[in-house]
Amino acid sequence: MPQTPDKEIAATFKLLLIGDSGTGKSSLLLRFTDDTWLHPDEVSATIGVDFKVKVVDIDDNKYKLTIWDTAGQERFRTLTSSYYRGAQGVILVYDVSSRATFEHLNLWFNELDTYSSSQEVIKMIVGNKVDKESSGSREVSRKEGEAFARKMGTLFIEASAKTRTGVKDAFIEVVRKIIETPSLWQKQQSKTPGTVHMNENDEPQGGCAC
Ligand SMILES: Nc1nc2c(ncn2[C@@H]2O[C@H](COP(=O)(O)OP(=O)(O)OP(=O)(O)O)[C@@H](O)[C@H]2O)c(=O)[nH]1
Repeated sequence: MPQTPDKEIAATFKLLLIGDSGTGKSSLLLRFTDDTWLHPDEVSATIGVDFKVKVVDIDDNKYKLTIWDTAGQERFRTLTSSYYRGAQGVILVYDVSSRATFEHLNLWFNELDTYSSSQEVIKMIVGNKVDKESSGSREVSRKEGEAFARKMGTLFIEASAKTRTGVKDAFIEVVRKIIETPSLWQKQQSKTPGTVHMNENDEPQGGCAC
């Protein structure tokens, strides 16, 4: 696919995926960027951090997203503060079929409070693997997820990387909220009108920054 020239990009945003290991962060990212679903045998734990770049169209403007996918496993987490630096949006993922991953969201919020550079950063809680409801594996109800998100003052959606449910909506809703909060990103405007460059990590394609 031809690359979008930077002059057509209205702004560039950094998004971050955090949450327990195995909740489906990498799977959500792959579904959103490539509309791909890997067989569970092909999936491996993230080591350090991966990222992908995607350009999205919202209200006739193009926005470039660099989406960082962090390791859920403590032993694979390094340079944590650098993941958070400059992020305008953070997606906190739990697995609706695992109550423990929902309860651990408090720990992820603590980490976010510790490392995030902005109080205004847009937060979205995603209850992933909602497809598992049909096999009776749900452990966290939608109501509980919604109530927790309300308490924390964040956006909320249930999703399934496997079936696509809610995946695009989750990312696009975060980006819309960032767009509605210009103080989060307008100071990063470059000298060239119509473009925004990130302060750091202005990576062209995606890859591993472990
Ligand atoms: N049924 C179902 N399984 C999923 C879904 N999303 C991910 N999985 C499975 O859950 C497992 C973990 O998925 P990952 O995407 O590697 O999870 P992760 O959060 O990135 O894990 P870490 O990299 O260790 O932090 C894999 O076996 C996936 O196939 C989903 O929506 N539905």
